[in-house]
Amino acid sequence: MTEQPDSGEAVSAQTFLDQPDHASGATELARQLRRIRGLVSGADFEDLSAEIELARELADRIENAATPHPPAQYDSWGVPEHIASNPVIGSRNPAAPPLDAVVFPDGTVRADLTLGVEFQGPPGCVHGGVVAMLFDEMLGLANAAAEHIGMTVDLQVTYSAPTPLDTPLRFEARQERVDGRKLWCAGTLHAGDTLCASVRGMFVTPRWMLDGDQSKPIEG
Ligand SMILES: CCCCCCCCCC(=O)SCCNC(=O)CCNC(=O)[C@H](O)C(C)(C)COP(=O)(O)OP(=O)(O)OC[C@H]1O[C@@H](n2cnc3c(N)ncnc32)[C@H](O)[C@@H]1OP(=O)(O)O
Repeated sequence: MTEQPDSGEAVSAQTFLDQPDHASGATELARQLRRIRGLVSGADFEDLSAEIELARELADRIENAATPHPPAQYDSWGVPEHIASNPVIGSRNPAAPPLDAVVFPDGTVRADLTLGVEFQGPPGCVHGGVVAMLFDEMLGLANAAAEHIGMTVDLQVTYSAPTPLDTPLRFEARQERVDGRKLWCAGTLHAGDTLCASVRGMFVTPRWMLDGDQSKPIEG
């Protein structure tokens, strides 16, 4: 449970997606790979030849142990194996920050996170494309919270101030309007009191989803 400090009153929030650690250890493996990701992209080293050998052996071992799950086999939104691979929220995707969202009773979805050097665009700042990607996911989660999901057809990001690395960030999003299959959402990104970026997005529930697929589980 999380408190919503900006509201002036304590409002409890629920964790949006429950992603328990995978029994295989894949979630913990992703955590360790994220540590490596940040270190390799943001540090200098004298000689990594021994570590390269170790990494190559690790990659070979994982490849041998893996039963691949080709993209064509994913056909449901929001089921655990679908969420796990997501590049923004996927607990088993080492490329994901990962963004961990909560939802408030009014439908606002919020995520607090800090992005490291592996997300750098301008020196010391978060890459604008990363901001857009996180916004897209936040708006998608706001749609899921409103139990009316769709695919992005338009995403307009306004960058108002540089988004700093290694600084607590707050993303907020909510669904604002629905007209049939068309959904509109908005969101903001703050670093402390500074508005770094805002977003407006339009989503469309695909025709094929109305044929029953939307009933497939979206956790939250
Ligand atoms: C818990 C897990 C949460 C996961 C969250 C995931 C968030 C991530 C979201 C994404 O990244 S989605 C990936 C990026 N988006 C896409 O790949 C979408 C590509 N577009 C499509 O596949 C189709 O356009 C789409 C399936 C969305 C809609 O096709 P349809 O054939 O079902 O709808 P149609 O083309 O008839 O359009 C429906 C209405 O939307 C309108 N529309 C469509 N695209 C528009 C657009 N770009 N701008 C404005 N209006 C648009 C269209 O004019 C029409 O309006 P009317 O009903 O009034 O005639």
